[in-house]
Amino acid sequence: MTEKNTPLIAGNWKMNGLATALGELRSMAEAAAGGLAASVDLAICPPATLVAAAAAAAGDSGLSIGGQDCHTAASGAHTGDISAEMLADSGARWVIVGHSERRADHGESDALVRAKAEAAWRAGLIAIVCVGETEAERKAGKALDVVGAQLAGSVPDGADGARLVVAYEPVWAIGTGLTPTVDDVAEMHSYMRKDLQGRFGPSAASIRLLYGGSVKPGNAGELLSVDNVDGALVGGASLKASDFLAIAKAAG
Ligand SMILES: O=C(CO)COP(=O)(O)O
Repeated sequence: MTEKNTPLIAGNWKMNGLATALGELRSMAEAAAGGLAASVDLAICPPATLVAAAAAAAGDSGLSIGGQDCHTAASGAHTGDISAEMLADSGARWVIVGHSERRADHGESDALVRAKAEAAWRAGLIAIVCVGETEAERKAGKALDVVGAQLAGSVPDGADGARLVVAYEPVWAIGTGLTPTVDDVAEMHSYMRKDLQGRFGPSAASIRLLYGGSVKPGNAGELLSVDNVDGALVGGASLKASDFLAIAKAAG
C-alpha cells in the first residue's frame, strides 16, 4: 500500500429508527463538527423514512447521510421502491447496495447489485457495494472465491475511489458478535485490493475497503489497524452515538 485513504466509518441502521432516533444522530453530528470529521469520514444510513430529516439534522456538520438500497430506475411504476435520484434529492450522499440481507431476503443477484451501483452513480451518489461469504462457504475454504465472484459481478466498470466503496461483511459475522481473525481480514482485504487493481489499475488503491460484521468499540481499533482496511460498516453499534463515536475515534 502506498498512501493511506481517509477512513470511512459508516453506520447502517437497517430497519431501526423512528424520529426519536434523530437525537442520537444530532449527537454524532455535533462530534463530527467538533473536529472528528477532520480525520474520519462519517456517514449514517438510516431507514428511507428518515433520510431527509437526518440530512437536515446533520446539516454541514461533516456527518453525511446515505440510503440502504435503491431501485435501478430513476422513476416509474415500482410501488414501494425508492430511486437513487430520490435519495440524492433527500440529501443523501451514499447508498449501500448488495447488503447480504437484501441478497438473502430479496434474492438480489450480482447483476442486480451492479445495476443498482450504476444507478447510484447516475444520481451522483457514492455506492457502498457489500460482499461476503456465508459460514458454510468459509468452512469449505471458498471465502476468497466467493468474494472474488461477487466483486466481478457486482462492481460496475469504471469504478474508482471517488464513487465506489466496497464493504466486506462475512455473513456469519453480522449481528452475531463473531468476527474473523485479524489474519483472515488481512488476507481478504489484500485479496480484494489486488482483485480491484487487476481490473481498474493503480487508481483502485483509492477505493475504500470497509470491514463490517460485529464491529464494536472494543474490537474496532484492532480491526481498523489491519492493512487495506479503510474503515468500517457498522450495524448495531451505530444506533447509539456513544458507540458509533468510539468506533470513529478508533479510526481517527
Ligand atoms: O450488516 C452490518 C452492517 O451493514 C453489520 O451489522 P452488525 O454490526 O450489527 O454486525
